[in-house]
Amino acid sequence: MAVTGDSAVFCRRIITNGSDVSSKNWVFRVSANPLRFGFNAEKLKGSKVKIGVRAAVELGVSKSLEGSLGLDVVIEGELREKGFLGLRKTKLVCTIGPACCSFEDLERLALAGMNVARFNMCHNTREWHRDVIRRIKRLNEEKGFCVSVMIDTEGSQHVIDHGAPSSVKAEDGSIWLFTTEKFEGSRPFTVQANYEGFSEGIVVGDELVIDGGMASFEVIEKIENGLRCKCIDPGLLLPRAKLSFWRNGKLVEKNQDLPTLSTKDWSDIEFGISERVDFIAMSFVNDADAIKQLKNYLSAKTPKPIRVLAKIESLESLHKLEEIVEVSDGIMVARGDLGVEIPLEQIPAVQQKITHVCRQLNKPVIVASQLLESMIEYPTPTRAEVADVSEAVRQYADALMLSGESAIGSYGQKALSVLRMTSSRMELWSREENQQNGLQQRQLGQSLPDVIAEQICNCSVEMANNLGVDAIFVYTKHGHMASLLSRNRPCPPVFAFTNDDSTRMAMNLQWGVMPFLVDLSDDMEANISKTIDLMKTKGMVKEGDAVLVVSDAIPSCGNPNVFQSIQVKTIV
Ligand SMILES: Nc1ncnc2c1ncn2[C@@H]1O[C@H](COP(=O)(O)OP(=O)(O)O)[C@@H](O)[C@H]1O
Ligand SMILES: C=C(OP(=O)(O)O)C(=O)O
Ligand SMILES: [K+]
Ligand SMILES: [Mg+2]
Repeated sequence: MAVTGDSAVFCRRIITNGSDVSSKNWVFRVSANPLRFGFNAEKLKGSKVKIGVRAAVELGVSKSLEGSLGLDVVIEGELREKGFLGLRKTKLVCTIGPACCSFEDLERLALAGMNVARFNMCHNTREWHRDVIRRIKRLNEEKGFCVSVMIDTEGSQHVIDHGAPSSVKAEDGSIWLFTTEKFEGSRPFTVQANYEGFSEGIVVGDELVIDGGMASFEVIEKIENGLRCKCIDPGLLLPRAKLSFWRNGKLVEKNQDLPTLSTKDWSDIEFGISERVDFIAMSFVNDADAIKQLKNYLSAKTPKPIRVLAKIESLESLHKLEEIVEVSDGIMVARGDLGVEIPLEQIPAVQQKITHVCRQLNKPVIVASQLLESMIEYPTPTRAEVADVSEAVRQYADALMLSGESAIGSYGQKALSVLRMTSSRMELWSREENQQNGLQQRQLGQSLPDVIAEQICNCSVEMANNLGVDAIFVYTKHGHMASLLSRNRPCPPVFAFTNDDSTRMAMNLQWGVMPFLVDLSDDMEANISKTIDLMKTKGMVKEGDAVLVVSDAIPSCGNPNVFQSIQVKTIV
């Protein structure tokens, strides 16, 4: 039974994994055309059936819907081993690079708790990214992990390069030429800027700062194609360094003329769509329009929702923080480039502000860059790094990210363990200190149903904390109810049941939410008893466990009533 597509996937497993498919007509959705097949399971048992890529993904969902909970194997294992309160709430993102890209490396990261794999499109070839993304998908499919895939756009950046393969030292008082002239190789005391007009608007006396403080220069003369500068703060110039200009202690903003999405970014986005990634993180977002543009494009282009994250890494984006957060599906505090545009000592306060705004506006937030930088080279972190990670967890960031530590470092897996242990420890401490309820929630909803959903979630968390239940169960189509619960940072974990695979993958970035992929019907009571039975059979809940169940379902049978409820159930 060959369907379209060139990738071979075998559906033998769905037939032999114990599910009864004999009486079903399976619908394989290929692009917009549903193809309906009826087949006899007995006849097919053990035979290899070739189907297309898209059909395979749909089939992956169908497979999970039959008698399975579609919960990540690592979370399942932790639940059995450590119980409900032992589940880590803070999510972990790893940048994938040459040091961790084999199937075995990726499996080790998944086992060590990676929730999201990030692909930085600045580096390496598209073929490399394609192969490694497919490895992650295969890992999920074959080994029962649930690792989401994020691509991170290159964006348009102002960079300079001295042309030498490694770093070059700039001595105090030395005179350097920064030029847009193109030449091969390197010339002494000469640095190439990658864009015309880099010196436009710059005046003699301005300060040119490399990589947020690696070295600084004073502009002493404007010349054709560039600037002559004197080093006033000696240091290192790395290949492809970033630069910023300062006047009277203030940044001279020069990013506005660059497009947020370059031609290369658009083709990377096409690539992301075709590889069915879960998240696209957009670099150097300056306002809400860029995010809206991409979201509109994606919703017209692909039926599978892809979540769009805005990276906050420019001064401009800080001025427009709220409008950006409102239209995005999540935020990354990209401290690397942010540190080029604002003084480093301001970063901790800015991080705190961004995480706060994201929580208020109910958007997941990732704290990124240099969390465990020293572990690129050393097998143990500095105490200061552990303190930085702990602070992000204390602020209730949804997720923490590794960059070079996993992409090129020798101790990526160990770095991930440090994130895992540190976040678990800090979460426990926060719980013991009873700091959970610190935040006064701003009302988000405009319509009555939205306000009701929000109130139900706020009250549910308060009840769950007060009653000391073991877990909160929520049934959610797009993940909205789950996010409203997560926003309240409850003590018990939120088990979020959805029948939408893209929702499940998106919930991987949400604090304290454990995503499940299950078959859901319009009968909410049946959904609840079915999932509880299934979890009991699998030993994930047991007699005496107490769960608080939140449901919000709009019956599709023409009944306009919204059925919402909070129930507390003791497993019998
Ligand atoms: N896909 C990749 N292929 C090769 N090297 C990579 C890849 N992704 C990341 N790296 C390396 O890891 C380093 C840290 O990653 P990241 O912080 O994402 O990038 P950047 O340093 O460009 O901001 C990069 O500087 C680069 O050397
Ligand atoms: C995460 C960041 O972006 P990138 O690694 O793509 O520069 C950052 O600047 O901190
Ligand atoms: K990037
Ligand atoms: Mg950046």
